[in-house]
Amino acid sequence: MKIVFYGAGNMASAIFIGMIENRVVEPSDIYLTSRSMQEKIMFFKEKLGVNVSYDDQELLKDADYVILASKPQSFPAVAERIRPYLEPKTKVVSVMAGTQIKTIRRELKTENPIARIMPNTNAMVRHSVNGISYSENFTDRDELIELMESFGTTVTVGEDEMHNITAATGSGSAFLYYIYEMYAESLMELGFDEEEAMFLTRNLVIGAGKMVEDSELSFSDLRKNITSKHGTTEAGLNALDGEGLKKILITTLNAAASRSEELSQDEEE
Ligand SMILES: NC(=O)C1=CN([C@@H]2O[C@H](COP(=O)(O)OP(=O)(O)OC[C@H]3O[C@@H](n4cnc5c(N)ncnc54)[C@H](OP(=O)(O)O)[C@@H]3O)[C@@H](O)[C@H]2O)C=CC1
Ligand SMILES: O=C(O)[C@@H]1CCC=N1
Repeated sequence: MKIVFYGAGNMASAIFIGMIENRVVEPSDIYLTSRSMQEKIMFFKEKLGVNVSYDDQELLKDADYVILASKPQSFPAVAERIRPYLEPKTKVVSVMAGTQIKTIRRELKTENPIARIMPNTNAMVRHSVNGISYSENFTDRDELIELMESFGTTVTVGEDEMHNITAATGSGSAFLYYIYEMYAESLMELGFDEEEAMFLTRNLVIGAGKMVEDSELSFSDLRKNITSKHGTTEAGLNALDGEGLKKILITTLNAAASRSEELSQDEEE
């Protein structure tokens, strides 16, 4: 198997590290290139034993998959590198938020099968939720799903649903991290020093995550188990509701999904 990543940043590295650690590919199956950060990808070569090259012809020769893992704004430059050497057998897989299959097809001037995936950086710990949608001619889907399930779970969606998946799970863990960050800062307002606030929040989050993983209970039941009638939790939850937490989250998710739609506006439409 030959899998070539154009882009070796946060998302790409979470994917290839996830794949390698879960032994669905050998390090020698992975080929990396970037724009200019040679030091960074040489680190992966030394640490993981993957291949690194800036020679597009060599990279794309006999490739099974090419993974488009740059920012959407860098895609025209990436497409220029790939276009001359893309072979008919190579399946194209994009992780770019917003960029449509038809845009990828046009920029690469190719009829090759194309899939879009929307993973998240939890791929590194095998817990990515991967949205996936395919071009009609992407018929050999099982192999790609197997590769992706090495670093998470996969949900097949229509391409128009990608905006919501991008908001919900692509960006989703950043929203949760931000809440943890604000929680720690609020503990400091309460009087804990920074070290204590980080320690308490970190362990709270790890413990809550393990409860979610191990318990059969719903979020709501887990919460109710902590909430005594007229107790401290109830007082806190009432305050949280009063501030409109759900409304804040809906606004957050809508903003992310709308940005994905904006990114998908094809210049040629
Ligand atoms: N981060 C996340 O949680 C998620 C990101 N995504 C998507 O993944 C994509 C990448 O995001 P992220 O990893 O965070 O971004 P990063 O900035 O961390 O990585 C971008 C990578 O693209 C490379 N690149 C840029 N231009 C070129 C080029 N012309 N040829 C080859 N490589 C190039 C960069 O190289 P260099 O370092 O040399 O500039 C870098 O390795 C985005 O499209 C994003 O929408 C999707 C889901 C989640
Ligand atoms: O912020 C972004 O645009 C990308 C897509 C989902 C997560 N990160």
